[in-house]
Amino acid sequence: MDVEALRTMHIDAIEQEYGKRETILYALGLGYGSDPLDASELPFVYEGGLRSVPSYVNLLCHPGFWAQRPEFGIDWVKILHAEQDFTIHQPLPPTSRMRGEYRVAALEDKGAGRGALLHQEKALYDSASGAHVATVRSTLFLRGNGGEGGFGTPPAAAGLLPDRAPDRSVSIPTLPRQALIYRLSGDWNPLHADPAIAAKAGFAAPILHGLCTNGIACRAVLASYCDNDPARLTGMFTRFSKPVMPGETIRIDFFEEAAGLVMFRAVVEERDEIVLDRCSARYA
Ligand SMILES: CCCCCCC[C@@H](O)CC(=O)SCCNC(=O)CCNC(=O)[C@H](O)C(C)(C)COP(=O)(O)OP(=O)(O)OC[C@H]1O[C@@H](n2cnc3c(N)ncnc32)[C@H](O)[C@@H]1OP(=O)(O)O
Repeated sequence: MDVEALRTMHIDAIEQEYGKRETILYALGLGYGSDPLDASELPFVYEGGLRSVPSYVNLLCHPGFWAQRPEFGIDWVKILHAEQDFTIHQPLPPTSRMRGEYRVAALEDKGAGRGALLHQEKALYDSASGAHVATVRSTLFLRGNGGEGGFGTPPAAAGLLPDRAPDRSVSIPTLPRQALIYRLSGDWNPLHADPAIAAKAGFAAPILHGLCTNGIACRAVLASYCDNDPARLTGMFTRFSKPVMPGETIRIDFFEEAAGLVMFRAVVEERDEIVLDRCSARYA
């Protein structure tokens, strides 16, 4: 891996316009609309009073799967999404044009054979007003690298969940084709679609995007703590601890820690395995 190329990497600001089609497609990728009689979530998939799921900031103005580019020497097939954090400064409009300023913030070397963590940051601005809409931090686990050095200061590790029964749980099923719908919103990594690439990465089948699970968690937070009003969600952190397979049911366990702060984990019900851990959401 060329650590110096990563440290000095520059990506020009990215402009992205999105309309009702993109906003609705993203929500469909998270499974919204699965109950035609449930009017509470309809505004996320219907143009009458359309609302944006706040976690869409994760995808907007993203430079794409650049880690595949050969000049960085990253073993890209082995990349897994490790953490995702977003802070909303202004509610995300259901249609708009955004500008994203993106940088690689740090490379955390775990040692030869143990991998490396690549920390990225994106600032999202409304193109017309210049208002700062969101700050997004994203960490990739480079399983096929490590022992080659690092740079920058990684973010502090997230705290453990309380050791007690959850205050509330919500189960959300996914479809076997969930990843194939979700990828249309912008993450074209073949790991989530092509069985041959999934096998090279060590999986029996294509796995679900981390950011799809993240968006499903966001959906559960909105329904459980924000009355499905996206303007009330101010931030969310997730750590991806195990892969999710499309078609599995994700149960989100919530721990109410303080006014406006809920911690949570996600468990795949079929395997009773924790797939998101040490997570938190902030809301007003
Ligand atoms: C829009 C365009 C977007 C572009 C993005 C493109 C990428 C996406 O397409 C890719 C995906 O979505 S992949 C799907 C989602 N992610 C996953 O499924 C990963 C799930 N996690 C794992 O499998 C393991 O945690 C695993 C494998 C990550 C680590 O497990 P282990 O190897 O067993 O690690 P372990 O021995 O437990 O710990 C080693 C050190 O690493 C730290 N660590 C572990 N998991 C971490 C995580 N998830 N985040 C941050 N740090 C983590 C441990 O703390 C430990 O550190 P230390 O040695 O310092 O104590």
